[in-house]
Amino acid sequence: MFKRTVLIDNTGIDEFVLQELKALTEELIIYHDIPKSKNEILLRADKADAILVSWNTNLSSDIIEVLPELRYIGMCCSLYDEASSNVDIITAGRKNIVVKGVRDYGDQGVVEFIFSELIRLFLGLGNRSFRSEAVELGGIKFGVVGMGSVGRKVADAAAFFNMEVNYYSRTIKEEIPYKYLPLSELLSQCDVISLHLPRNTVLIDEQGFKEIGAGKVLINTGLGFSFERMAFDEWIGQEGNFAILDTDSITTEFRNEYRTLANVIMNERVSGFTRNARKRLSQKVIDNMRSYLRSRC
Ligand SMILES: NC(=O)C1=CN([C@@H]2O[C@H](COP(=O)(O)OP(=O)(O)OC[C@H]3O[C@@H](n4cnc5c(N)ncnc54)[C@H](OP(=O)(O)O)[C@@H]3O)[C@@H](O)[C@H]2O)C=CC1
Ligand SMILES: O=C(O)C(=O)CO
Repeated sequence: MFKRTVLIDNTGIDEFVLQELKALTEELIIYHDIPKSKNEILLRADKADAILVSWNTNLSSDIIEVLPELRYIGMCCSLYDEASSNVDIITAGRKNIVVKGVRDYGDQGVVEFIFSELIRLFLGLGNRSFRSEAVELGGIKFGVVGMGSVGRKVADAAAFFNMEVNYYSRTIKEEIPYKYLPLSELLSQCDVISLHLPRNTVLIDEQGFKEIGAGKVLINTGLGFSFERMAFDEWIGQEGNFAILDTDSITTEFRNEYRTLANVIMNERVSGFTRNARKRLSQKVIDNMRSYLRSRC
């Protein structure tokens, strides 16, 4: 059993598994907002042996170093690798703190967001239109960059709409029924390019935007941009280009800058963070805690 478990920010999981959580820990402290400073994180985490954290709060090395009781960090978000994590995995490992994350919980909302916006754009149903006349998605070339959990579901949805689906990923995947293209070919050939990469994976630079060219749609729903910001600014300024961006990819500063531009479509909330996703997330977070406690028996 844990001694003090702290839900350090808006993890989104509490109400679904409250009873189960209480059974795993002597004391449970729940916060619902994002701590504004390192000091606030430290105050909240005081004497915790277990911390649950969303993707919004950085548990950096200097924080982990000064929490002597800490032995478990449950990430209430994706954990891909050290480089893309908001928890310093290396410091945690050095201090024998176990870090567990979850996968495949928020994908469906992302798929629904992307296709609701794409359909509106292509059919010209809102205040913007991809072409001067309505066009169907069928036959349009769709490129997925990052064929992981979200990328696969987005690809399948595109195929459902009879789009011509291609993908680029770090590895070619035998089980994927879509055509693999090297990145530069995918960028130049596809009309719609959808980025589904881990946080901090920036693959599209100035040259990449040149390859994309004009009259295209770029989608980013991952954590942070998978493209270089300055190169994007120039590309989106060109006639006929559109971007569809989820909240978890943009900063407030970016939103303010692009608020009035009709060709930048921005979600007002994180698309994958639905009630259904929070339920799936809650179960996975609890399963991770249980498996950690079992392993220590
Ligand atoms: N907006 C939202 O609500 C949500 C957003 N997300 C975000 O979406 C993104 C994708 O999540 P998810 O699909 O679960 O992640 P996965 O880890 O399942 O997939 C990521 C994919 O990216 C590929 N990849 C990683 N690095 C590179 C690289 N350098 N070059 C090419 N391909 C690379 C990997 O390829 P390979 O398999 O070949 O190694 C992998 O297939 C993340 O940023 C995640 O945080 C997730 C859920 C909800
Ligand atoms: O958990 C994740 O990876 C997310 O991107 C949540 O939006």
